[in-house]
Amino acid sequence: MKVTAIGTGYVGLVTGACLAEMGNHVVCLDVNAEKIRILNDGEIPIHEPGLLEVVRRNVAAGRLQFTTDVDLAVKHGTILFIGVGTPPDEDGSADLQYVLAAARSIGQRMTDYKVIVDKSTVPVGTADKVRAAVGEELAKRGLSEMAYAVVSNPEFLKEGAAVEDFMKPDRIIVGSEDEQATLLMRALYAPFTRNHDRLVVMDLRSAEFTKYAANAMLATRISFMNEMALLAEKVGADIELVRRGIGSDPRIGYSFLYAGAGYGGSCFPKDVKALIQAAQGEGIPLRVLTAVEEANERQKMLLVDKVTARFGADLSGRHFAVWGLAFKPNTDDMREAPALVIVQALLKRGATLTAYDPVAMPEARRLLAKELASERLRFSERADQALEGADALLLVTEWKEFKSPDFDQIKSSLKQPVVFDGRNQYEPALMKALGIEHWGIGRGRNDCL
Ligand SMILES: NC(=O)C1=CN([C@@H]2O[C@H](COP(=O)(O)OP(=O)(O)OC[C@H]3O[C@@H](n4cnc5c(N)ncnc54)[C@H](O)[C@@H]3O)[C@@H](O)[C@H]2O)C=CC1
Ligand SMILES: O=C(O)[C@H]1O[C@H](OP(=O)(O)OP(=O)(O)OC[C@H]2O[C@@H](n3ccc(=O)[nH]c3=O)[C@H](O)[C@@H]2O)[C@H](O)[C@@H](O)[C@@H]1O
Repeated sequence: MKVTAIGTGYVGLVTGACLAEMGNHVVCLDVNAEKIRILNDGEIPIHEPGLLEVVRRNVAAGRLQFTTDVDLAVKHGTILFIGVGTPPDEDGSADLQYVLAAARSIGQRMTDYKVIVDKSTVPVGTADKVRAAVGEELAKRGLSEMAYAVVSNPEFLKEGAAVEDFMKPDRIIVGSEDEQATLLMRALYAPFTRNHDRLVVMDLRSAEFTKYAANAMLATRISFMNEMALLAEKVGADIELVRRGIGSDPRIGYSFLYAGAGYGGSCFPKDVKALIQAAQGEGIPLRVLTAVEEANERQKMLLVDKVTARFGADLSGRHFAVWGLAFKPNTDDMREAPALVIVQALLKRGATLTAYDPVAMPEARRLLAKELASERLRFSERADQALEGADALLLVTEWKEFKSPDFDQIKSSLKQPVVFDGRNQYEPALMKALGIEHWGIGRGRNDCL
């Protein structure tokens, strides 16, 4: 099939590349000429495991191309995916300007039947707005009778596992009220659902809602566990054991129950806010979700609170090593990363820092330029070098290379062996046996503030 992906971010690029992998002919369009230049140079603008290989293979096979040429892109696809950003507006609601601009650019150019697919995360009712925007542009061209369908097909991939998630989806949601479009979407996704029947077709509004409800539920699990971890510290329970204890109940399950330094990323914070805001507009205050957000804001400061509980409120003269900056492992994405809050809060309290992240440092350099210029924050090219002369180590992102570090080296490099383990990577009993003072999240009374 002929497919166009509008937007070459995490979602658009992965969608385009993975659809090409199944034999479709795909054109990826972006307004950002620099991204298209990088892609046409045979590289990818983001860090995403396995993506570069898929992109190169399909470009070489002539099934995948990248362009800034809107005419070419709109003409090419029968199915056009809109995968542009939907960042939060000032009040937290989703800003639809990029989605609607993409819709208009389609309406300004299309000359035959198109299936226009909202893949971006968009509030309920957006499909109607997209349909209206396309219709208005067609009307301006005297083409009001031209047929087209608008479909909602929210994306559930996780950064760091995007290719795998796209290729082996748990489910595919298709919101469609147009028979021909539904047929085309089923055919497009057939290679991805061959071994199961998890393509769920529903009305447009339910599909749009499903995406927000899914992210809201996942964020709720995390904040719930983070609050349980706070309590576990007070009552002397270990949240890791509790996690295993409750996860074995199939009604609860093991996923997304890890207490930590708070959730970040481009989606949970933004989508939770947008859902609260949308509900507010309908006169339905979402009390649970409001608390989820508050709990997360508090959680991002927890490691800092533990550091000040240990070293005092004034951290002048103290130096710390920070391992991990990305909002989660296997990505260079720093959007809403808890590390940003932690780094800034420690610097504000007078500390100096040396930070290390396996892939996110270029992005962190951009976002923390002011802090770097102050020379109180430095980056280290290696994890072990970051430890030299620090008063303690803070683990913020659980990259694999931090899972089994050389604890002897940690002990000898730090001024005193103190580890603030923001992702519960190390067993308290082992740390004790090694003579390392370990501050985890909810691992019993030792973690109390
Ligand atoms: N990042 C993720 O893991 C996931 C994101 N989503 C949703 O997907 C959407 C996109 O997210 P990301 O890929 O992370 O965004 P992103 O910010 O990485 O990429 C968006 C791209 O769209 C381009 N763009 C903007 N307007 C355009 C236009 N009119 N024509 C062509 N290109 C245009 C931008 O230049 C940018 O390259 C958002 O709504 C997000 O909530 C959904 C699931 C997962
Ligand atoms: O809508 C989106 O953009 C995506 O948002 C999340 O994916 P992502 O943000 O890439 O990453 P997650 O793995 O969900 O992690 C989000 C945050 O939650 C934190 N987290 C996750 C799991 C957990 O048990 N505990 C926890 O603190 C992570 O450290 C990270 O900061 C969802 O998992 C995807 O299904 C969804 O498509």
